[in-house]
This record gives sequence, structure tokens and C-alpha cells, in this order.
Amino acid sequence: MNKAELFEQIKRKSSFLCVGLDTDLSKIPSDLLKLEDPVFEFNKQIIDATAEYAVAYKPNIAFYEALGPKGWESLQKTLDYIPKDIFTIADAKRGDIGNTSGLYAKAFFESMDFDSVTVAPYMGVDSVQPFLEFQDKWVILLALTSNAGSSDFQLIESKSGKPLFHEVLEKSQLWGNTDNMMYVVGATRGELIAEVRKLVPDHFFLVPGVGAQGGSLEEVAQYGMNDTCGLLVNSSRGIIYASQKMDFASAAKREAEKLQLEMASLLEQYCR
Ligand SMILES: O=c1ccn([C@@H]2O[C@H](COP(=O)(O)O)[C@@H](O)[C@H]2O)c(=O)[nH]1
Repeated sequence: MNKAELFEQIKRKSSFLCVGLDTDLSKIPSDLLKLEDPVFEFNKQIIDATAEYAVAYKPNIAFYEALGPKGWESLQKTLDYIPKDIFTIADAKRGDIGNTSGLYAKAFFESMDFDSVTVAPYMGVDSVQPFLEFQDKWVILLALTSNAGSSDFQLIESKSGKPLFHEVLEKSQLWGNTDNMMYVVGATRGELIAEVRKLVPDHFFLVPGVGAQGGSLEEVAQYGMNDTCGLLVNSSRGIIYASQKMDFASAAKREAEKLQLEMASLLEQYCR
């Protein structure tokens, strides 16, 4: 999916919601555990309930790999079930020496047909470029993450006197054709989102951290939105575990709709 198609969908749905599929067997209703593939059954119902409000789905790969071969199978079935016009993100946070990164890219872009994968920048250019070589696929580079520990490295001053996340943003722009690059920017980062937007005015941000982590959607839009929206805001637990009983799908639908309504008004206000 290209940027224009993504923006079209955002306008059509008045939404920039990404639903995080962090499906955890210990949190889904116990009735589902009797089924052949509880993870897929849960995801299927979540997708059916939220697809009208979501422009992206983000399975966090850890939740699937933790289950071994069966988890990978549930992941593939989930990916196949997501409507084709909705953007898909493999939240895998990969990156290694070049030949290994090439195989990670092949795993998520060819063996599985994800639109994008999250990548860690700290092994540098040769660890990221293999992902950028795939036509029509997206790299989502970790820039300023939502967790408390992000200040351990991302906020420290680099040799040039700038915080390290500035270096990541500036340097990564020199890594070839970065049209299909997005950046992870945590919703918990408040005004720093404006600094990121200044450095990469035209790129999309994947923004985790609203809902369970306490980030503010209003602040994200105020500081991060650009004239093509430029934001995919993720909520995982806040939507998929809105109820842990068998009414989980209707509860997820309500939460997704609530966020979408808020997003519609923020698009009116800030996306010009
Ligand atoms: O900086 C980051 C990068 C990734 N994540 C991931 O996003 C979701 C957030 O889940 P919530 O339940 O909405 O808090 C999860 O998969 C994280 O691994 C992040 O939170 N922060």
C-alpha cells in the first residue's frame, strides 16, 4: 500500500486507528481455549468488530512466536483474514547484520505478506537497508519509543550535542530511498513529538502508548499531525481487552468507535 492509498483510507474512515493484536492466551475468555485455534478465533472476532474503524492492524510478533509453530500458524491465518485494504504491521523490532536482516525482511514481506515491519536502528545502515530494498513495503524505524527506559539511550546527548533520537531521524534519511519509511514515536513523549515532526515533516509515525500506557491522543495530534495526517495511532490492550468475557468483541467495537470519533474531530482540527 502506498502513502496516497493510506491517506485515502484515513479520509474515508475519518480514522488513523491501528488496532494492536497482542493476543495473550492468559487474557482471552476461557471458553475460547476449548477451540482448535483460540488465538485466531479471538483475532477474527476482533477484526470483524473493529475493521470499520481501523486503518491498520499490528500483531505484535512476540505474542505469536511465544506459542511456537502453532503461534506462527495463527499469525498467518490472522494476516490472511485482515481485509486487503487495511495496512498491516509486523511489530517484530528486527535488525541484524545485512544478510540476516535480508532474511528477516524476506520472512515478513515475502513468506508472509505484511505491508510493514518495525526495525531497530542501532546496528546502523547495513542492518536497515535490506528491508528498504523491498518495493511497496514499509520500514517502521524505532525513533523515540513509549517506554520509560527509552531515556536510557534515546535521550542521551550524542557527540554532536543532539539527543540520540535526533541522530536516528537525521541519519536514517540518508539511507537511500526512504519514501517508505515510518518512525515509531511514543504517545507518552508529549512535546518531543513536535521535535520529531520538525525533523521528518512528511513521514508517517506509528504511535503506540495511548490507552494502557497513558499517552494523550489530543497531544499526539496537536504535535504530530501533518497535512496527510502522518499518524497511525495504536491501541492494543485498551481495545482487545476492553472486556475479558465473551462480550469482548462488542466491547472492543465500542472502544474502537470511541477512539475513531475522537480521531475524526482531531483530523478536522489539525489535518490541513
Ligand atoms: O515504543 C513502543 C514500541 C512498540 N510498542 C508496542 O505497541 C503496543 C502497545 O500496546 P498497548 O497495550 O496499547 O500499550 C505493544 O505491542 C508494544 O509492544 C510500544 O508500546 N511502545
